[in-house]
Amino acid sequence: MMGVGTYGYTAPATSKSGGAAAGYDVPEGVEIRGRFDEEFAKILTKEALEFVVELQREFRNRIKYALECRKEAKSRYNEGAVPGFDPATKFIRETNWVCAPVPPAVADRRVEITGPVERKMIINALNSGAKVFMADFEDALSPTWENLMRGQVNLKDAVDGSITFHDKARNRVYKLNDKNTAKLFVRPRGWHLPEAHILIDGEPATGCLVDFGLYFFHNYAAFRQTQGAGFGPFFYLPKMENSREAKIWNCVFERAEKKAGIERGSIRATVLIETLPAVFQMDEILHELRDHSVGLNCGRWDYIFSYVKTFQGHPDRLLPDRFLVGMTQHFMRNYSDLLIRTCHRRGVHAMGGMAAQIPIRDDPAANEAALDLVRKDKLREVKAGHDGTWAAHPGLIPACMEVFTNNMGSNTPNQIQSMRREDASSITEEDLLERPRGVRTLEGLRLNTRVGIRYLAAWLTGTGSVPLYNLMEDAATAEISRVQNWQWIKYGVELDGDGLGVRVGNELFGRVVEEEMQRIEREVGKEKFKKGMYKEACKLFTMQCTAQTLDDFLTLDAYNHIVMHHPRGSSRL
Ligand SMILES: CC(=O)SCCNC(=O)CCNC(=O)[C@H](O)C(C)(C)COP(=O)(O)OP(=O)(O)OC[C@H]1O[C@@H](n2cnc3c(N)ncnc32)[C@H](O)[C@@H]1OP(=O)(O)O
Ligand SMILES: O=CC(=O)O
Ligand SMILES: [Mg+2]
Repeated sequence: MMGVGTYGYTAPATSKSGGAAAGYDVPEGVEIRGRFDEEFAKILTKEALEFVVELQREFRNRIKYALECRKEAKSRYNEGAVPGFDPATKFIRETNWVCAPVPPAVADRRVEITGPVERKMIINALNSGAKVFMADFEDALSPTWENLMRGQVNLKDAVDGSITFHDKARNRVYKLNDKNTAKLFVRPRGWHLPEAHILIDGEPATGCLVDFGLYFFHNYAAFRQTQGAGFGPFFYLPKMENSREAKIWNCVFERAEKKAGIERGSIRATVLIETLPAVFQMDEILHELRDHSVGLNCGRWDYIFSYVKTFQGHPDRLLPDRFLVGMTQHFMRNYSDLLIRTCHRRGVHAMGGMAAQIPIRDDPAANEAALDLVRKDKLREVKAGHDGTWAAHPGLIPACMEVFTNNMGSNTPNQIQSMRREDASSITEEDLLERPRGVRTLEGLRLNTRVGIRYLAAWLTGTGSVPLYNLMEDAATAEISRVQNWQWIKYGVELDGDGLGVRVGNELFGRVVEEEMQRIEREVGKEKFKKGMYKEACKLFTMQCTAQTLDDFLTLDAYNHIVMHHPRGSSRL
């Protein structure tokens, strides 16, 4: 058992010697470089940190190897290769096997709301009427020390039911409904992100092991009682590229279950298929996680980002304007269809993705048009066979729920048995790789630039999801803006959609940046512009768009700007 004081091994007597921060009681080899806070100390207990350390020590070499393999695959793609199905794992794709049965608590996932692990939003999301709430340490969160630690505090309070929030300005108190709250899934960061405020044996911890480890340690027992009906906790796993990465997660889960003394297969996870290489590994990923799986999800925004990233060395596969790359493009439709077929064949949920539209409060006609786009997207998903979908905002839940309920057949919590999609077995590698069609415009370049800079400015000040031009923007959507600009500049593409016949290059991009910064200043106002991080964001974004080689992630370089180390021995501010 763990989390209740009887956990595993005894820390060495010198346990304080490893930590620089006097306020946190840390195990040997651990140094906390983030601000001390009494609330955070309830999360960063010695026992919880010991669990994270165990995970880090056991899995760090495998994680490093998996990230090296990503680099090796990237070199191959840069030299002209394209991703495809792996002949070595044909038997996994072609034999009949199924994942462990879906836990009854999450059989019905028609609508899932997502959002950062922010206190008020957690309460609103759990009360929203959605079946599931995915609490996000990833695309929707800027991983500052404060956000991460407060997020852990918030989730602990949410799981034990005590979470409240007092909005002083509106004198409104938020608390959880007595019943019918959404089931909680937690999305840790991707494998690539370090946690620079926690050093283990002198190296930054792996971000996702910190997110997973702390959350699991503090919440597994209460969660299984109150939410999971004997199962759980539940997770979403982002940005994987290969089943070897899923295998690591499976081992992490087994390790956690063993330590906690809970049944193997208690923890369940839905993997986001949101990289191009991963679409060729869906069976393999489910197979690795077959005792811990509860489906796959179409992470459409990162998937588009990954298409550009994977084909960064392929000038014959450039993207059209961002808004033209939707789910009806051939490669996107086939990705969603194959995901449905794969999941249903293996007995688990095939989750749809996020429509970017959000409610538009001050314009009823525009609001109705946005809702209509969401409804159409959800209708396409449910008819294709998805078992549920994502909503970015509580205001979208009734519309999404109605579409799924009306089109899924009555008395059935999902379509796992009824929508086998055998027709999708004929989907080929070419179908999954087909270049998206459409034109490129100067307005497309401008919009990417404006959105990229505005998003990054928010991220640098601690906000990871923002409404911009009536759409939800997060790290995944911002990545599309960045890599698309990079691609267009790198290959000097012709803007063929507005009759200008101009080619994109550094000079044109420089002018666009200057003009869009002026526009941003007008839009947000001089004062906010001056106080905000727009200039820093502009510098970072411009550097990344014009770099000779494409950075793997926007947030890796940007992360250096939000790390706030607290000096050795003086962790109390
Ligand atoms: C590509 C991907 O990975 S998608 C998944 C990751 N992205 C996300 O999760 C984005 C989630 N959505 C959001 O963060 C927000 O909806 C935004 C930033 C897009 C818009 O936020 P806002 O402009 O603040 O929304 P708005 O002002 O309309 O909010 C109205 C109310 O709804 C709440 N709300 C809005 N979105 C959410 C949400 N996702 N979860 C819970 N509550 C929410 C607000 O807290 C607010 O509550 P209040 O009335 O009690 O004060
Ligand atoms: O995480 C979801 C995505 O679309 O990216
Ligand atoms: Mg994503």
